[in-house]
Amino acid sequence: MSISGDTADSIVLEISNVAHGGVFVARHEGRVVFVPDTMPGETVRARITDDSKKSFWRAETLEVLTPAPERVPHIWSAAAIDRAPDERAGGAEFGHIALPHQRELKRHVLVDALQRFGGIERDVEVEAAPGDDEANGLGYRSRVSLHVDEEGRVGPFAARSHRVVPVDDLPLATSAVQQAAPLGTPMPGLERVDVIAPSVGATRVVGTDPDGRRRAGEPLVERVGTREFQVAEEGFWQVHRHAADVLTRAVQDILVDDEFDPQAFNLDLYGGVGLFAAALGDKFGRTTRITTVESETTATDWAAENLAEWVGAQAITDRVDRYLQRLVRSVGASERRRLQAATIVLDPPRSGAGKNVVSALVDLHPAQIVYVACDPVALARDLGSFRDAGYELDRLRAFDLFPHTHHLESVALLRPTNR
Ligand SMILES: C[S@@+](CC[C@H](N)C(=O)[O-])C[C@H]1O[C@@H](n2cnc3c(N)ncnc32)[C@H](O)[C@@H]1O
Repeated sequence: MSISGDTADSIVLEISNVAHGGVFVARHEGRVVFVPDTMPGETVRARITDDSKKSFWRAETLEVLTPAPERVPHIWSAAAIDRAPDERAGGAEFGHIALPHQRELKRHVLVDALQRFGGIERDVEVEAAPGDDEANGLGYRSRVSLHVDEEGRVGPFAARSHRVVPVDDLPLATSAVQQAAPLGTPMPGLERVDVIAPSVGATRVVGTDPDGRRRAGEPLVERVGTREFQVAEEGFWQVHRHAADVLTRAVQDILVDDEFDPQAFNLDLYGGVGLFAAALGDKFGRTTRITTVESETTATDWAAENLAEWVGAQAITDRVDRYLQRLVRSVGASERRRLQAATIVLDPPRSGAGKNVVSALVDLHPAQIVYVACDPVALARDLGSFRDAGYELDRLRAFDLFPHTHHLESVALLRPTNR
């Protein structure tokens, strides 16, 4: 709500809640206002930055008048509240909140999303990745994308903008990424610089020009446990240095072993270079049959290599929705029985799987579905669609694989209600 202290160009707001996306909620004259750089329980002086919508406004925090007990000095001076709002670096929007409380806020966002978008009542603990508590959630990013402005200056974008902010450090990055990042070195002629420290081999610094051209690099090698994966330099790999390991074990542990049939038509959808196909293959043995489906040809090519030891593994380049619709239309009776016995893992991008994919999956009637999600709202919406079609949320875990940001990873097990 607005309280006394408003001036011509600023208002005083009491922050009541956290919203999805790294912003917080206040009310002003009955309207919702989304505000960054604060947290529930605080009173802040803020400036309205967007009043174009009827239902909500956006504001920026100018000053914290009453801090919450969980406020800490920001882990990144480049993003701290003492900088002008448009000079604050983006990418660490929870960095002013004590780490355990960040997880509590993420828990709240997930529980609330499940209830509002999925009609599901479920509590969940947000688990830390190994080593993060000891390091106060710093030094975990094995890859960072920096931007380059027209003057060649390299840095992150300012929060909610496409303006480069020069910075002296990258506290969320691993020490290898920090050492290699060309901070302070002009890079004229480039648009982006990716700094990647794979778990095997040297750190790479890869520039991309404004036409999207970059030099063709050797594939990266990433190790998960004792297994090595090859990944294209520009391809998808989990960001947190322990994320692939944490999610591999989460997928292996969440499914119901007795329901897993190695000979079934098992699927790893949105499979990248085959991380979760390998997780199932490692758990259930060399005879495991599994197909990965992925839209990027290069990723599929590496998936085929990475999964070569399983004779029953196949890597297909296709869009998941098209692939599933084809399966629904055209499989014969014996393949349909193998699909009904299948375990299906899906790990869609931020937008989620969507209604068409959910409905095709339900049509195939698999024994169990493991859903790995990086967006709580998309997950909740898809879980609601699954529930309406006869697949209930069974187990749910959540992981804090992006400390000091609002991001959250979840792993859910779905099982049919009428089996
Ligand atoms: C979140 S990543 C997961 C990759 C892999 N499971 C992993 O953990 O390494 C999502 C993957 O889905 C792919 N993708 C995005 N949209 C897709 C679609 N409609 N059909 C198939 N793959 C898609 C992306 O290229 C990306 O590799």
